[in-house]
Amino acid sequence: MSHGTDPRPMTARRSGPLTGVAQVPGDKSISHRALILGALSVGETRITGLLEGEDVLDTAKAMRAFGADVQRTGEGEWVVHGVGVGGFAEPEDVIDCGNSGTGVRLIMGAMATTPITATFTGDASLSKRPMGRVTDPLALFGSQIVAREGGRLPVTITGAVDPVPVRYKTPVASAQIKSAVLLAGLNAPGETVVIEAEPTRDHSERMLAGFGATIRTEKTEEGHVITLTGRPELRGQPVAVPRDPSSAAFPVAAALIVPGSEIRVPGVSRNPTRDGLYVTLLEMGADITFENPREEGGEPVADLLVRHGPLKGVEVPADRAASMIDEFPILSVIASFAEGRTVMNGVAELRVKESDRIDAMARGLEANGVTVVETPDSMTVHGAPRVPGGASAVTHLDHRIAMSFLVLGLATDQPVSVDDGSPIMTSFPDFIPLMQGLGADLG
Ligand SMILES: O=C(O)C1=C[C@@H](OP(=O)(O)O)[C@@H](O)[C@H](O)C1
Ligand SMILES: C=C(OP(=O)(O)O)C(=O)O
Repeated sequence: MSHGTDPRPMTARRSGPLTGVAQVPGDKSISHRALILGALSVGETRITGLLEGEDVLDTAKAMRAFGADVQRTGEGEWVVHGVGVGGFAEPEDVIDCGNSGTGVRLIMGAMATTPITATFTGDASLSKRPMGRVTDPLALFGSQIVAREGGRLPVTITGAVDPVPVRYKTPVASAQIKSAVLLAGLNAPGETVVIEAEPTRDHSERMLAGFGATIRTEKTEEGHVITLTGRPELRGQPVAVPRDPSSAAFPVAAALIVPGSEIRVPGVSRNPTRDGLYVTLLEMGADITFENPREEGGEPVADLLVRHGPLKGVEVPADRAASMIDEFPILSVIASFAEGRTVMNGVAELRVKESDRIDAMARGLEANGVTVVETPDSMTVHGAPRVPGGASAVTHLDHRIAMSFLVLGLATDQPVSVDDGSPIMTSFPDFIPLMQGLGADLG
């Protein structure tokens, strides 16, 4: 789905203490993968807690276009009857993945070793993002790819007739590249190997194993080596999607910066490959307790209790970046209220997300009275007890930029606006009512 044609300006104002329970939505990464693996399986995949944001709904639509039966049976409850590995049908129309990098890159991988042709497109944001990082390794399987200059969308892929397995070392830390190669490897005979220097989110590996694939991860001197045996029969599974730590970050941040706040955020995934923000916040002195740790749907989860309190700036090491890659915009907001400077290292990947997130955060924070210093791959925020606010931020079709500046405005002296809040629907459709329910003055 596309945004930008009907922008929705929004404003956040300084709020009283936030209190209550924030039931954040299902994990976006796991939701995409549940639909895609359900579609590549035989039998029934019953999903509960699916994120019904636009990114994931676009993936559901795409899975139908490739021949899977995908039905919504209740709130967050979906049933998929798949076509099996190698069973994708050729879609009759262009596949529009809207704003979703995960959707388009994983689906390209999932079809690249089946002899059908599909054309992928997306909105103005997605059409600027690099796809060569995925289409280059997919070509190694024997698929044929035509893209716009710079490897941009629209991209047309004709899947390999006789796919060969691939051994691929990812040039940047990216779970999307890793997952695209693994999904392509499903329909290649023999072992497909992905090597990553730094571990990235491991939802694909966990879920592939859960659906019956043979997959192993070893730590060697080359890095994390993931080996998948091709041509498994994937069998449909029940999938209970845990709540998204990347979405939880927004109410958590709001509670940390609005004086007097105390909130609970139940059932949030604590997968160590997604945990970097929470590790960082504890280092900053944040008052967060992880209660009732348990396992749900193959993922570690806990209930978060978050209280406002003093925070101090920290240096975030580059090797933590992958485990919190989507949380740097909101960390930069939290850092604006911390004592001293917060340095975020190794974050060049932020420049190729839904927007150039370093640039978007630096410009918007500066406009609201925060000092930010950027380099090509780092961002430093100078915190202060009071942040003036009073300006509008440009969101560039980026949900995380929109939500970050709306959280900022809950604790600034003057209101903070965003030019367009509509992209929030891609990942956190209930963001505004959920935040209002905690006592936040925004909308
Ligand atoms: O695999 C995934 O589900 C995701 C991987 C990350 O992207 P990269 O692989 O580009 O780092 C992340 O930014 C995105 O929101 C979700
Ligand atoms: C980068 C993100 O998503 P995607 O790459 O799927 O568009 C995100 O949700 O922050």
